[in-house]
Order: sequence, then C-alpha cells, then structure tokens
Amino acid sequence: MAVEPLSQKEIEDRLAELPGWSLSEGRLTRSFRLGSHFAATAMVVHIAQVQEELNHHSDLTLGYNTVSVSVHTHSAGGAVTEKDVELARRVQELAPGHRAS
Ligand SMILES: C[C@H](O)[C@H](O)[C@H]1CNC2=NC(N)=NC(=O)C2=N1
Repeated sequence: MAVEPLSQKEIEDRLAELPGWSLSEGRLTRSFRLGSHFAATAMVVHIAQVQEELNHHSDLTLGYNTVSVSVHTHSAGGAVTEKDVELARRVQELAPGHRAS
C-alpha cells in the first residue's frame, strides 16, 4: 500500500467517513469508552492483533474504561497515509463487537 503522505483535504475526506476520529497533533486519533477495565483491555488486545496483521502500529492508551488510538506513519516521516486510514477503518469495524462507544 502507498505510504505517500495524504494531503489535508484527503485526510478530511477520509475523516468524514470515520465517525469519532480526528486529526490531533498530526495523528489520526480516537478515544473509546468501554463497559469495564477488562473490556477495554480486551479491545486493546484485539487492536494489537489487527496491527500485527497490518504490520502497522498505533500508540494505544489504556485507561480505567477507555482506549485511545493515535496513529501516523513512521516510515513517511510521521505523516498520515492510507495505512493509518486502513487501521482506523479496521478499528471502527471491531469496536461495535466490544460495545465500544
Ligand atoms: C519493520 C516494520 O515493518 C516497520 O517498522 C513498520 C511497523 N509498524 C509501523 N507502524 C507505523 N505506524 N508506521 C510505520 O512506519 C511502521 N512500520
């Protein structure tokens, strides 16, 4: 997959299809609230599995009952690329199964 930096417009277009996600400090970012600490931890493990599959990794922050995802592409000098968008889409897909909001 291309690791060309996306333009601001391209990022905005993709964010329009990623509810709850935003561009923060140059990274695609979203926080989720879960029903318990264990539910949040389980979601972190699931995201880690997807990240290994994609070989693309975010910074994950586990709180009491929250999971925060923040991602950009290191090999593109920290720019946002399609790889980041793909990971965000996959996280969006798995979130409902964890009853994440
Ligand atoms: C060697 C390994 O394939 C690379 O370091 C991968 C791993 N995960 C990655 N994750 C992110 N976010 N950006 C990268 O450039 C990246 N590169």
